[in-house]
Amino acid sequence: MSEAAGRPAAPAHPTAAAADNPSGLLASLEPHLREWLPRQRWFAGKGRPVTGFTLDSATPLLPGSALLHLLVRAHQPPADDDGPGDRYQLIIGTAELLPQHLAPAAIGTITRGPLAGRTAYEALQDPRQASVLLERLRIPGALGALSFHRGPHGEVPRGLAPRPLQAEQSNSSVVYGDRLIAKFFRRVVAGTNPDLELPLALARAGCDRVPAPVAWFETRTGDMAQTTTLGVLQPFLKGAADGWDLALKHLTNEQDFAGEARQLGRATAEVHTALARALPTVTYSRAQLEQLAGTMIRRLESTAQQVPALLPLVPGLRSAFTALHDLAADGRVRHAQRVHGDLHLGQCLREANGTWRLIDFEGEPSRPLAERRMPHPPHRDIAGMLRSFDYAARSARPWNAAWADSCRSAYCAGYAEVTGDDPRTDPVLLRAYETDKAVYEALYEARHRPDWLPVPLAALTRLAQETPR
Ligand SMILES: Nc1ncnc2c1ncn2[C@@H]1O[C@H](COP(=O)(O)OP(=O)(O)O)[C@@H](O)[C@H]1O
Ligand SMILES: O=P(O)(O)O[C@H]1O[C@H](CO)[C@@H](O[C@H]2O[C@H](CO)[C@@H](O)[C@H](O)[C@H]2O)[C@H](O)[C@H]1O
Repeated sequence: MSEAAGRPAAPAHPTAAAADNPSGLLASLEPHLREWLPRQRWFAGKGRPVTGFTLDSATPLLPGSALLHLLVRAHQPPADDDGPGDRYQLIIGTAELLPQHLAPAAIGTITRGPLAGRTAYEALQDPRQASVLLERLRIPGALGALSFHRGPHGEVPRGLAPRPLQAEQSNSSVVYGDRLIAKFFRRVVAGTNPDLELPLALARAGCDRVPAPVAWFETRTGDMAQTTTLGVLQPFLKGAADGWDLALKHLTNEQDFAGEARQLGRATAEVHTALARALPTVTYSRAQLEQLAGTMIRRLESTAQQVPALLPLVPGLRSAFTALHDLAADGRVRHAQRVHGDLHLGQCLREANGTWRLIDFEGEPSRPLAERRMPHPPHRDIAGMLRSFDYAARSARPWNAAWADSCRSAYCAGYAEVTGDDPRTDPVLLRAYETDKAVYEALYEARHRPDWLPVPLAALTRLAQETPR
């Protein structure tokens, strides 16, 4: 017998042992997760307690390291009584002694199993652990339930210093060396995320208004027969100003923003034109317009049940959608195409040279993926931006209606300069999309930022009083 064969095997890292027994691991984390998960901004099931979890997959991200990738389903009856519960991506580190600077990232101390005594924490907040993820994204290949991919655009240099973004987000992002930014989707739905699909299609079409994905990773576990996107790495636009911050700065200084709004209109139009070239478009039939109106009416009614302040506005708002339904008879041909789906000032970044770029093509995160991937008339995104100028103007004191009006009209004019098609020439369609967006915002704010609810409510009050043309 050789010396090596007789030597006892080195003990596996306790995290690796825990990954060998995933259910035991989840059971030991469960009490902490129940309390921690609902506190996260990206948690989608706000207002309903989490009663338990099911583990879909557990993957150690580095052999022998204390870094685990988990996909878990959170159960929240009664809403998901007959469903599987929302699925979340968690990237968890464990440490015997959590350093002071990571205290806010703590999830809880594990009390049983091979990790007993260690503290579980949110690993994206830990630069050492976030570096492991970059290294994984650098090298394509399979790892447990995960697979890592590289695209044809851009490089992934080694050893870039990670910095987690502290912004209030629907997902979680880490900036690497001010060169790349990785977004980790939190609520994971089966299928390709449009935030990978559309930027890849745009890059292939040669449109540089959107940062091209450099690498991404996916899974195919549990009931997710389809390839499911978990994260995307793209170039970081260093020094770029966020459109929302910039708009607020202009408002505070009583500065006109119409010039920027016009450029934003041009940028949106270029992206729409490229998307229409790169991906299939359809002609919206009369039946589809009627169906769209029906969907918007149902959304209004269900939102009013959840946001009672909307109830008195329902009849007026419904008129925007019945007008859309009746519009179907006007015989005008309307095209539908893939769109951004949740366009607002915060999704627009202005580089130092004045070029506007668009990010975050995920669509409205609470809508089902199949719905988010459906083609729409471009008016949908345009309406999103018009709402955003109104949001900015209403969050400034005093409310600056003239500022919003000049931005809204400059934006549409900029759009028309590129496409030759002014969105204002289809006012019923535009009003319906704007109303639908404001209804979505009312629910979003009620769930996530109740203090902001008056902003969409004020717009809905105005929209409810507008007479359909
Ligand atoms: N390519 C990028 N370059 C610079 N900053 C970016 C880039 N992508 C995202 N960001 C910053 O990260 C924030 C969150 O990104 P976003 O894609 O909107 O995430 P989420 O889906 O979580 O809302 C943005 O508001 C922006 O400030
Ligand atoms: O950027 P996300 O994908 O997380 O989008 C969600 O959050 C947005 C707020 O951060 C929300 O946007 C709403 O508020 C903005 C101001 O903060 C405003 O500019 C937008 O017009 C308004 O819709 C977005 O709706 C939501 O999906």
